[in-house]
Amino acid sequence: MEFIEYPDGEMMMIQLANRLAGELRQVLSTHDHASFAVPGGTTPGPIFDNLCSANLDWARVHVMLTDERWVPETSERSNTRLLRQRLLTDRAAEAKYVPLYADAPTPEDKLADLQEALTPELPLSLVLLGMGADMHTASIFPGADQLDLALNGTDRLVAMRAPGAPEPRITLSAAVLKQAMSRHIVIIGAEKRAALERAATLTPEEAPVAAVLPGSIVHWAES
Ligand SMILES: O=C(O)[C@H](O)[C@@H](O)[C@H](O)[C@H](O)COP(=O)(O)O
Repeated sequence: MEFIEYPDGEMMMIQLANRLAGELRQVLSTHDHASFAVPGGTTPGPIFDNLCSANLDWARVHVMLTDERWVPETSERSNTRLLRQRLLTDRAAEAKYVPLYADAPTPEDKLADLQEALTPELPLSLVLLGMGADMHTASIFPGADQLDLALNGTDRLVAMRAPGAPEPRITLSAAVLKQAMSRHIVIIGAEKRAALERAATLTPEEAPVAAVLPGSIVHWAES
């Protein structure tokens, strides 16, 4: 794992967006398309604000989430909503979006269809992940009902329910995240830095982010 510390969050968001754009350009120079997975939650918005205007061939970029909350796009909690507002806009409006949500009561109803649509995108070219203070990443939460499947199974997508998550989730599995050609993790604040350092000493069952730390580049700023 590589750890990069930035003087402040704003600089981190700009530099990380530039780095992601550079990696996408590089993938596009040798492949017909790039598959790019990004997190939802509160941290990545400013990265998306910087990245959406990057000058690259967005029509050949396939964007997806690392995980989605099982709520319709009209909900404030929808990660798709965040992406449409802040990433899939400006030049990046040209990108192809590969959803992890479909209108149905539970993720299990649509799991097979969503998994089929995801398959041609694998292995992912580039993944950006967030992390919670409880050491979850994507929606692979400690104590989740399908933790073992998400960490150790071969399924590409897993439906999850977890004590720390108010609604059902759907998440890329650790197998998919670990296969990605390039992987970045972005975190802000002293609490998350301490959690990450602790995760490095724990098992993935205790600290799911530990499953994807080897080979990842972690980007951190205090605030
Ligand atoms: O849907 C989500 O919540 C995310 O994809 C999730 O994995 C997120 O990256 C972490 O929970 C960190 O969230 P914050 O950035 O809001 O702290």
